[in-house]
Amino acid sequence: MASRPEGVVAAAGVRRVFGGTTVLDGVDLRIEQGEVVALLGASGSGKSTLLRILAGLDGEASGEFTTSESKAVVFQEHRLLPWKRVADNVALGVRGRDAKERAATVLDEVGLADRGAAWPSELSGGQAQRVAFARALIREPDLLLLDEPFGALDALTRLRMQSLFGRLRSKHGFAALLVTHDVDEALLLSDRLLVLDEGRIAEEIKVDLGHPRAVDAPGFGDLRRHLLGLLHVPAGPEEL
Ligand SMILES: Nc1ncnc2c1ncn2[C@@H]1O[C@H](COP(=O)(O)OP(=O)(O)OP(=O)(O)O)[C@@H](O)[C@H]1O
Repeated sequence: MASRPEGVVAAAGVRRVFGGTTVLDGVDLRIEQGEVVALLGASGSGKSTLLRILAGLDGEASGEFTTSESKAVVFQEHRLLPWKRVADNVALGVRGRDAKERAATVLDEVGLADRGAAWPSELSGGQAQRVAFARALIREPDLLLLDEPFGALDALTRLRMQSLFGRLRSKHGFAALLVTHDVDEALLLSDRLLVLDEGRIAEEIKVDLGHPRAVDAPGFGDLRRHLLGLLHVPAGPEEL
């Protein structure tokens, strides 16, 4: 096993082949306690595949990897059970007499203190995603594995959720692997950024911009241009 003294993820030489096609071809990755790492890469580069492997949802990968036992996953879709009320979705599988109280606390933290009795179908997309975060946080995980968690939201809701993520992070101190297509989101939320290409981590960039940060922080634009270049995306309309 890859050694993981104090880190929450240690992976070395992770490989995954689907029907003769090599999607991951020797991924090395380490995430420290409390560190937020964004994973970028072209569509089909294997980001979700890597996240699923680390989440323990894919038993077919080879290589060495170990993660903290205390982890939770949030996907692009909320995956709430439609027949359970919001608070019961959050408390699902949590044992102990204080489960209800803890569900109320985390719902309050995500700004939904008054929606515990609602059904998932009564929530907006953004609210449902807030519940998905509450459900992840109720167990106080060391590690969040996030697969485009804001990807299905409209632009304004997305900005609000990014800011909520920052607040939750300062309060709970979790580490996270954040799969995203959004370069600004990666730069706003992460301490370090990885670019997956041809089955490997092709680039690693430290994001030394401080917290909280905004898109007009000094240095943001330079990093953004650098990253768009790596991803072969034009930085603006003049380059199209
Ligand atoms: N269960 C599967 N069976 C066969 N091929 C798969 C399976 N899961 C993923 N793949 C293939 O692996 C490659 C990587 O997929 P993956 O979803 O990990 O990419 P991604 O970088 O997350 O893409 P996107 O950004 O579009 O979500 C794709 O070519 C995909 O078709």
